[in-house]
Amino acid sequence: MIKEVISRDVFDGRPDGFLYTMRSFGKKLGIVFNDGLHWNKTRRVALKFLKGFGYGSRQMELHIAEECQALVEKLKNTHEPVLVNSMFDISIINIVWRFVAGERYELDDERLKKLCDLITRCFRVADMSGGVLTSMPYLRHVIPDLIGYTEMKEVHRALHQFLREIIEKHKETLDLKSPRDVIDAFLIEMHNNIGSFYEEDLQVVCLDMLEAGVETVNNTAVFMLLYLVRNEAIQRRLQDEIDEVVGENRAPVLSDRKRMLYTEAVIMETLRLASIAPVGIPHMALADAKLGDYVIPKGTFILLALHELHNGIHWKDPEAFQPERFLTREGNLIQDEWLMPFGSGKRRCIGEGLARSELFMFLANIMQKFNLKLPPGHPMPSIEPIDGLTLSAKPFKIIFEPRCQ
Ligand code: HEM
Repeated sequence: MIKEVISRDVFDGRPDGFLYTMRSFGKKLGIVFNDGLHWNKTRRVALKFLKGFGYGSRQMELHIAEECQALVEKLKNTHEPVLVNSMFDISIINIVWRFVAGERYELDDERLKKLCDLITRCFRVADMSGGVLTSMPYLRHVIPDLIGYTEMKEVHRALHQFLREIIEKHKETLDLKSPRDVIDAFLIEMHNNIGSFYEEDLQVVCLDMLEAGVETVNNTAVFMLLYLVRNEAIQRRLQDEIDEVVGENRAPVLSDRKRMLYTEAVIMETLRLASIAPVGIPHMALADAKLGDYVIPKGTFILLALHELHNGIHWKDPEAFQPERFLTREGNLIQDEWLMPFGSGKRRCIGEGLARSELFMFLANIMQKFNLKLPPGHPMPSIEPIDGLTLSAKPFKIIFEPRCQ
């Protein structure tokens, strides 16, 4: 049924409840929570511009590699246990933001850190069903703090302020003949083709890239560290593969992936077990439609049970972290159709390629240089997630012990 929902146009809508539209000026704008012709056009044009600036190409790999190097350097110079839960946030923003806004921030940039904390908070106070704010939006006038309204409003006020400043800076220095990034490209499109997009559209596309692109990859990467710190044998096997394919004298590159199938299997197993988008992003029926034996009335929200799909009856010992389940006896990768962490069909995640590349490069670079250890006396961190728009790991610390190769 999940496959049927994501492959039929009639289920390609997105809900327009209060929670989903309060981040976009009360309207359906941008990519994630938009639908119909406007969604189609925004998604298509945003992807065209992203690709125009190197998204999905060698340029993207260079940005990822640069961020990995900065992260590894930072870890080398850190001699205490590291609280890892938002460890990748700024590196991930930097990678996306090179395309969108042409900017890079230092890994200890205070404003960016605050912004990332805001995004994390906003992902914790709500869930994808839309919560009370969508079913009873009037309660925001009665108990705004209790139902997360105050927090959501504050977070989005700060995020929009940040984006407005960036867009204003772009407008001041715009050269219509030579766009520098996606924001420039949208501004030029708006100038040449009046009415095609408005500044609100651009602001929500930028917000989509920040919100959909950062928490998702960060939380998955953090779960990956969590599973590895709990399992030294898997760390050793990863390091054996890295040592054999990459060695110690150069950094891993994306083209190593095809010879590092155990590393790929660790990433797939992380995506399965963590399932950080437990119900995907809600779809909505655009007309009355039949689904199996059910009649789904127009306007019904549909949540995809991805966590259940990834952790249910199909899998042997689903609660165990076993990368081997994705490898044949000969060591080749098994593509299992029950694993679809990025969705599929017309609404599939636009960041899948980027996310998979980031996860590979973070993992390979970190494991090439460090052993992951728990600080003495610290209990084994729990794999039990914190609920929210995406699932995240409970706070835990790791010692990144430099490897003697
Ligand atoms: C591990 C990381 C990620 C996971 C697990 C993930 C998962 C998903 C899922 C399940 C969907 C919904 C598919 C559907 O509605 O059927 C989605 C949509 C989306 N994702 Fe991701 N995502 C990740 C990373 C990213 C990144 C890095 C970006 C951007 C740079 C991104 C941008 C988007 C956007 C814009 C959509 C909305 C697409 C649409 O509605 O047309 N995601 N993602």
